[in-house]
Amino acid sequence: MTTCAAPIRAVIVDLDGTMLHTVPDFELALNGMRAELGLEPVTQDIVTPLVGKGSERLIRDVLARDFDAARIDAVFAQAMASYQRHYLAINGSRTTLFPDVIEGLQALAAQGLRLACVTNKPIAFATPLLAQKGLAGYFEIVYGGDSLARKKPDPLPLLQVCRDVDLAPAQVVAIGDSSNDAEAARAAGCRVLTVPYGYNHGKPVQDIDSDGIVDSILSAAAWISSYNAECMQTTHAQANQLI
Ligand SMILES: O=C(O)COP(=O)(O)O
Ligand SMILES: [Mg+2]
Repeated sequence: MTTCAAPIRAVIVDLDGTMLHTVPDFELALNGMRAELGLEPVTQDIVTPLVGKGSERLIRDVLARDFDAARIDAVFAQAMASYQRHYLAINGSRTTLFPDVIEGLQALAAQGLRLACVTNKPIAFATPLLAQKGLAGYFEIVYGGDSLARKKPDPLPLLQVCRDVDLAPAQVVAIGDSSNDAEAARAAGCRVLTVPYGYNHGKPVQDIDSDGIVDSILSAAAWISSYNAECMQTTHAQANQLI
């Protein structure tokens, strides 16, 4: 357990690869776009490591399998419009919840923690998806990849949440599946926990600079509970030394 800096009071939860297994939706929407461009479909194995850095990057990466940079620039606007149309049409239809997500969010809320969702997914995709999967009610704040001037791994969205809830970054923990989430959290000065079942750009989660790997959001809730209990003990011990 990481030494306590300050009790955790708020949690920022990532969406794709952390709460929801969205790769099947990405596959469907990207292949709809590729078909319109006359390209062969790609498989989920190809799509999975490309998820997590927002739509622009995803489209460029998936087109880079067939097109050079100049060709990608030439078709980009058409590709993006096509992808968005396909994604909005199928959003959530093949997406599933990872185990213990609802139980984990309930456990976090039961600890009195304030909850925000920060995703690189465009907000027009994220909002209906959270509602459709029964997750929207848990979050008082939701930021998508296009909600603010910069997205993860930039710390800006996490720092904005800290300001929104009026807490210091050390009182906030981010839970995510990728180095993108951890880099943003470290740069913001937040704690960070990593779930091992997500996407992480095809790299091992053990390589992520994180305060801990937790099996699920429910395990993250247990981690925060012990962290805060240890924090209370340290504060009491320090207070007793002063007496
Ligand atoms: O890149 C995306 O579309 C989503 O990524 P995230 O929810 O893991 O931030
Ligand atoms: Mg993610």
